[in-house]
Amino acid sequence: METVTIQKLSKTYPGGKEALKQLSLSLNKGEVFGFLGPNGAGKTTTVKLLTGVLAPSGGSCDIMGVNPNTQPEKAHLLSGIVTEHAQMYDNLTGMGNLIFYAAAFGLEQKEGKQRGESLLKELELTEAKDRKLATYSTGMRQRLSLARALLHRPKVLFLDEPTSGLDPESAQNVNQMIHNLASKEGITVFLCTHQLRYAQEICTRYGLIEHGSLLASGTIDELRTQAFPSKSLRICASAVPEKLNFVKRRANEFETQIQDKKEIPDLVRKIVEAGEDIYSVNLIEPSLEDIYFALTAGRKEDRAI
Ligand SMILES: Nc1ncnc2c1ncn2[C@@H]1O[C@H](COP(=O)(O)OP(=O)(O)OP(=O)(O)O)[C@@H](O)[C@H]1O
Repeated sequence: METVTIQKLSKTYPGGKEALKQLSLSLNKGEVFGFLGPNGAGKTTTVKLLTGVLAPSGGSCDIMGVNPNTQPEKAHLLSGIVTEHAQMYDNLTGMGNLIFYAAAFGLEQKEGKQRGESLLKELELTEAKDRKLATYSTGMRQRLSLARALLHRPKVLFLDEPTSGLDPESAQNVNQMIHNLASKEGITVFLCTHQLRYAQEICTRYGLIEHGSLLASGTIDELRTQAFPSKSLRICASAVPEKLNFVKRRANEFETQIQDKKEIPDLVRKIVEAGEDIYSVNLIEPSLEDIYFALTAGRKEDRAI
């Protein structure tokens, strides 16, 4: 089921900057969609259009059939948002902030308090709940902001660099929570990030954006095939017959390029039949970071032609 639909969405800011050029995308229920791109690519602009903060210059978008531009209140009830610099009330406690925002979302006081307590626990903020926000670290603020975004049980969660101020342990904790929200509760997550390693841990699909246009989208395997049509196979063995065209990397380590993993058994058989011993066989999978740089570099070469 589609929860977010974007069709030929464009945004030109006053002054003429074309931040988004005919972007088309759709997200399904329970997906964690990683929206990746360099600074200024148009990620935040997309989130602002999807949350009704900005009006599009062309095209359209909707959250479960609701247009955030024409029905912002309805769209806000369906979505939660965490931005890099979340603004909340420094003079209120963590819990006080959540109670305030719960009321703003229309939750009754008792329900808001209960929901706040349980989110604070999940985000490991219970001990700090009665402290004023002014005393919170960046990471604690970021986690409280996530709790605020989840108060009204949104169907779609927009996260703009949610782990940017977090130490590795807190980032892991937030990532685990995002993963659970999507896989167990069916929330659709639209995650804008530069942190490709974290993205690879939790995203189920990706979109790569540059200069306001979508370069590529798909699962990591689809993007891998697009960026690297052949794969590197590394075999550690006593030796490899010359006719198999492996390149020797170091003592007992040989590498070749294959198109498909189905080629592996035949290669292994031929090495064994030649009387050699095999110690290990590894298909080298490029990481999301490798894929990202390969696709963005490919794009730069296209432009240079
Ligand atoms: N209010 C504005 N007026 C004019 N230009 C803007 C405005 N907001 C953003 N831009 C420009 O639009 C482009 C896209 O910006 P956007 O903030 O969407 O990028 P981003 O991908 O989120 O970048 P980052 O990763 O740095 O947050 C940039 O060139 C930016 O300078």
